[in-house]
Amino acid sequence: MAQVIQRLMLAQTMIQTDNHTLATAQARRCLVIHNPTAGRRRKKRMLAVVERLRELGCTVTAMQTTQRGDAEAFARAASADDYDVIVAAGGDGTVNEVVNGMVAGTGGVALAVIPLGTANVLALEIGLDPKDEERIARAIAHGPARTIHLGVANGRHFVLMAGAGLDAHVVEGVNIALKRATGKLAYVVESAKQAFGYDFPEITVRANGEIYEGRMAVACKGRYYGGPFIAAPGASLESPKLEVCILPKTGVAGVMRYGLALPMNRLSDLPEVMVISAESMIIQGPRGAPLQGDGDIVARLPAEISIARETVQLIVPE
Ligand SMILES: Nc1ncnc2c1ncn2[C@@H]1O[C@H](COP(=O)(O)OP(=O)(O)OP(=O)(O)O)[C@@H](O)[C@H]1O
Repeated sequence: MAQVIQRLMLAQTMIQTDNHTLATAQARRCLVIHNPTAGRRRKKRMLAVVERLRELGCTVTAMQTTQRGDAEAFARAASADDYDVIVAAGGDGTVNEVVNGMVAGTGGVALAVIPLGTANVLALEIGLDPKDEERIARAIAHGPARTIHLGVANGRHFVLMAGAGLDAHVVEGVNIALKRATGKLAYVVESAKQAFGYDFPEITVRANGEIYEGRMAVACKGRYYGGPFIAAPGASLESPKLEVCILPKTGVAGVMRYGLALPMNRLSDLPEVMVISAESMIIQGPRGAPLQGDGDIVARLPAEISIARETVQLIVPE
């Protein structure tokens, strides 16, 4: 860890003093792990960023996934002897895989992102516009590193959030073809479908010696949820705490209420919504019900969720 910070700081100093020296001598060695199925197949954007990284003096090795699990395996095998930065080129699910590979690997490598997904919540958290190729490349090449804390749910790490209840069922049920064709609209369609068929079983959160009851619970590491929508205003990637949103309402009325409050950034202001801060918790509900982490199903209930021992160095824009 100290080694990676030192190396990144050195690169940082070099750029402030002498751009040319950084481009030739202190350029970051990047492993780009690309999920070609993420988002609406934005390969052009990925290639443009890679080209710019090379112009900025970085060495770039690109690997493409062919199936779920590849990104994790590639990241696990990446050593600090060969790379300074692993760049997750995909959506938040790809970032999640890369991070799980990094924490299982030898360490000493930082994380960066080329956001190509549907929601790109991590990019939003660090103020990176997915369309701004120049800024993405500059961040990867020269950006500072921040230490971020991860969550872990039943042994699986997550960067942004882990949720149980309707949202996990929506993630599990969303039509992938529709998601590729329409992006976020597919989640709206699936939420509407689920609102009529889902029976909203009770979800309990045991944390800080208390038991909280609701119908949906989301343990947030980041502030944003599903897009540029703030669900947990007090959450921070850099904080070793989880902010847990517990939503009690059921049925179509509840889904509409929360579905309207979220884009207005008013979710946590609703009187019945509880937001608690915790380092660890147990989320219970129907045994085997899905738990989504960073937008993919990562575990089943009951879920033990806590702040992970491991941290990650995340490259952010200057
Ligand atoms: N080559 C591949 N073929 C099929 N699935 C893949 C491949 N590579 C990665 N995956 C899986 O694709 C899933 C979705 O990826 P990702 O989340 O990055 O994109 P997205 O769903 O379009 O974006 P977002 O999370 O922003 O909605 C992840 O679960 C990942 O494990």
